[in-house]
Amino acid sequence: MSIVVRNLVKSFGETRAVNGIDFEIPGPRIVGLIGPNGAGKTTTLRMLTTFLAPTHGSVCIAGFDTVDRAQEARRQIGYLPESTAIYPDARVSEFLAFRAKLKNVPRRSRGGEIDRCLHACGIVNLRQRIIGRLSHGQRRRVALADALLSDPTVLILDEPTAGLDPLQVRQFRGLVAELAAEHTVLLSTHVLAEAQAICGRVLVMSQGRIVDDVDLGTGTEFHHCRLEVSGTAEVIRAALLTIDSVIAVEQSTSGDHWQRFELRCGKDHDVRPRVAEICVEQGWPIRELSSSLPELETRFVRAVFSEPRKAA
Ligand SMILES: Nc1ncnc2c1ncn2[C@@H]1O[C@H](COP(=O)(O)OP(=O)(O)OP(=O)(O)O)[C@@H](O)[C@H]1O
Repeated sequence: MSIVVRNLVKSFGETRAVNGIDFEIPGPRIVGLIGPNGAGKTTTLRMLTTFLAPTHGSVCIAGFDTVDRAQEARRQIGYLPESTAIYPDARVSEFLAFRAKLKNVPRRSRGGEIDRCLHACGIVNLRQRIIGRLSHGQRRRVALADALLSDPTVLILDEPTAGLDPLQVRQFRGLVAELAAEHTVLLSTHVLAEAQAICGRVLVMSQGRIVDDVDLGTGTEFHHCRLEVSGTAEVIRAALLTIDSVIAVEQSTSGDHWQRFELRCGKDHDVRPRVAEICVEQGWPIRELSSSLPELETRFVRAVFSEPRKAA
């Protein structure tokens, strides 16, 4: 088992940042931790990486308790914090050599290990560059190379793509997906599309608790479609349900005369042409008809907003 978390609690004075969470991650795959601001994601990751001691409960990383066997646990973890303070005046190679030494990579294998991590992160060409003169995206890759030193079992990435441009985001996601072949990756993100794109499973946090645990599998079990249309909700719903491959129709919001529907359809069935046909036949104006990623979004909104709000 790569990560086992049991009844984990962290209090800061009166604030219960993490309020009794449990989960297990058995082996290599990407698991996302999502939740609104202040949900407790960073605090959870900081406990997992041994930077914070739990108030109650326990974390085991690759079989090592993060309190009783903190050093061994730490060796199994590569951590990419949300903001990385890496030495701006150092060259990439100097920085990684320093970090490898701190991580007790034996002197004779240090060069090879640094090469491996530079290669894995696609930054062999940056080896002699001064860190302070790199772009934000390049610096994130250097920080990821640091996290990979000494080949940890578990990679913990806090908002790994924050501040990257769209191209860098794509490249970084690709890189993380490759790393997940051999590492257990737990990453926090605010971006649902990111979780949907690369995670096999997503833990939804709200107010210090895990309020949903979504197995996205291959993400291809269902096809989803979003429709915003004007007309009588019940009539539209009934018409949509007559389409063969439509499994479920959910009315997610309705404002003025516009009705919004999420359709869940059988795998490989794009129902948009048939939906458009029906709307045209019935004379229902369409404002949106798109292929969507609602499963996670709908579950996220439902899980987070069905939580009772704390009194202010
Ligand atoms: N060192 C600290 N001292 C006091 N309160 C803290 C501390 N660290 C976090 N908190 C509080 O714990 C709660 C959870 O914070 P945390 O940073 O874990 O949330 P988050 O989900 O990572 O949020 P964000 O998405 O905004 O980064 C917040 O209410 C925060 O104010």
